[in-house]
Amino acid sequence: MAEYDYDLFTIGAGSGGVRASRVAAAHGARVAVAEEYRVGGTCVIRGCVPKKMLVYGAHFAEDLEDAEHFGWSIEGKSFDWIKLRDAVLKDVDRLEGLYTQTLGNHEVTIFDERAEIAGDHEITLASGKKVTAKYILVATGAQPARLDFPGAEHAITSNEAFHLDKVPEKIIIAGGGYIANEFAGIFNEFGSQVCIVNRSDVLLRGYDEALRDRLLQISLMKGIEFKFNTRFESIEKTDDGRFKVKLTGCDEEIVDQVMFATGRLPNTRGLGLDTVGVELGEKGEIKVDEFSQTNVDYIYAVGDVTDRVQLTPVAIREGQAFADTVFGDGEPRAVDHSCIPSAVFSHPPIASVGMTEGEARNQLGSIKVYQSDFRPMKNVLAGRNERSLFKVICDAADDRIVGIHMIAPEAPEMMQAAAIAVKAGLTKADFDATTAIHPTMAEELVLLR
Ligand SMILES: Cc1cc2nc3c(=O)[nH]c(=O)nc-3n(C[C@H](O)[C@H](O)[C@H](O)COP(=O)(O)OP(=O)(O)OC[C@H]3O[C@@H](n4cnc5c(N)ncnc54)[C@H](O)[C@@H]3O)c2cc1C
Ligand SMILES: NC(=O)c1ccc[n+]([C@@H]2O[C@H](COP(=O)([O-])OP(=O)(O)OC[C@H]3O[C@@H](n4cnc5c(N)ncnc54)[C@H](O)[C@@H]3O)[C@@H](O)[C@H]2O)c1
Repeated sequence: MAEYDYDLFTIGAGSGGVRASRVAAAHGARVAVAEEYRVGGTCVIRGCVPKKMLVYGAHFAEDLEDAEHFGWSIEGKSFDWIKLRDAVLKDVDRLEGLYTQTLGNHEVTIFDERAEIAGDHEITLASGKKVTAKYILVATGAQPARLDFPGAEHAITSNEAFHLDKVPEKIIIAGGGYIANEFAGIFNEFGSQVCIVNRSDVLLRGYDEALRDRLLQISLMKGIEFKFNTRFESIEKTDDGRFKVKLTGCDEEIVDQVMFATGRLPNTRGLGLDTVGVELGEKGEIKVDEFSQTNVDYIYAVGDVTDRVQLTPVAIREGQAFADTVFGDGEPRAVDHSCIPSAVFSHPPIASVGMTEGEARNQLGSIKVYQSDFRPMKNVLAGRNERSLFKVICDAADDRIVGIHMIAPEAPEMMQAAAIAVKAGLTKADFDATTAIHPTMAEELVLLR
């Protein structure tokens, strides 16, 4: 008889948990995973994937306008939100099925219910069933942070945004980060009057200032409104089902929706972590070492619940490294969290890797900044006054490229390839030695002088 029911019990079947579970099983471990909502987790069910589909759907608003400048007449164009919403939700169902199938193919046992740690090596499921495991992986992700003020319960979060019955005529989005800027773009393209309300005057903290400023200018041009340095006082429901919003120092607004996009908090509450003494940080995140191991030697944690970098590819890498370390060839594997490329799927999108100009100046002292500020060819013919901006930051000491930042149509697609060069430590001379592909936007990267 085995000492434990399972070699590994994973709590949470999201990006990190699914990867860890199936890789551990492929290494020969007996694995079970519990999921309280839907297999696939945030990214697949109510994050990256359905969000990107809405971004595609939204962008047609501009494409259809631009098409007329390229000779196309499109009579009677109209947009059907319910049709798009349901198509997206249907594809999410399909993906959930694929993730479930992958786990099944690897003989991972799935419990479709909440799990909590009950004691040493012991897990209790919502049904009351108790199981034991040699190792426990906490991969419970994070949830939207909600602000606290009178009437805050009327606000939705990104979780609900995918299920709306209609596009709001007027929406206030709280926050100035990823989700606020992405959903402002989506709703604006669908015809909503969008207002971003931020407690400071900084959007997308951590991104290069010139790009953030460019996105703000373009967003304003597209009709997105911004209210900076203000806070919510209250939200009241009106008789006609709309919302009266009071903000400090601003006139009252009547809107159809208020959406919080004010960060995501690690899902550690009520997990029983205190019963076994797992150490948490200030935001409730699980503290782990470079191998994702907690202070309790048989408990590991990966992904958003550790609040290292809240991105899907990072959660996946952490899950993979954990499974290889604990169930693989005995070689410990740590995830390199440096130089992670990222993108904001705003309209237009931003993509970035490495140091911003400010960070490079502070850390390296002497740097060279190359910049290309151009109007993409397609925008010129379309009469769209939207300029793109590329920045390449070099260490003046050795010519190494330490950062690339872009705001441009398809910037995330271009960045994935450019990030390889930055990660590999290539120099400006290496870029210069590469022949351009003409005519493209990406050629700007090798033509900077
Ligand atoms: C709107 C939105 C857009 C995003 N867009 C992007 C993007 O474009 N690119 C990108 O890289 N990242 C994006 N992200 C972030 C990305 O979704 C997360 O970083 C990623 O999903 C984290 O994976 P995870 O495995 O840590 O957690 P999750 O994927 O959140 O999985 C955790 C799972 O655990 C389950 N769970 C929690 N507690 C329990 C319990 N006690 N018992 C059983 N199950 C439990 C949850 O139901 C959930 O399914 C986005 C996030 C949001 C919200
Ligand atoms: N394209 C992508 O990769 C992508 C897209 C969406 C989300 N994500 C991930 O999900 C995470 C969560 O997204 P997000 O946009 O909610 O977070 P965020 O950290 O990007 O932005 C949060 C915003 O809310 C504001 N805020 C925080 N606390 C507040 C408070 N108490 N009162 C008022 N404002 C407050 C912040 O100033 C900030 O502007 C991101 O950090 C990111 O890691 C990634």
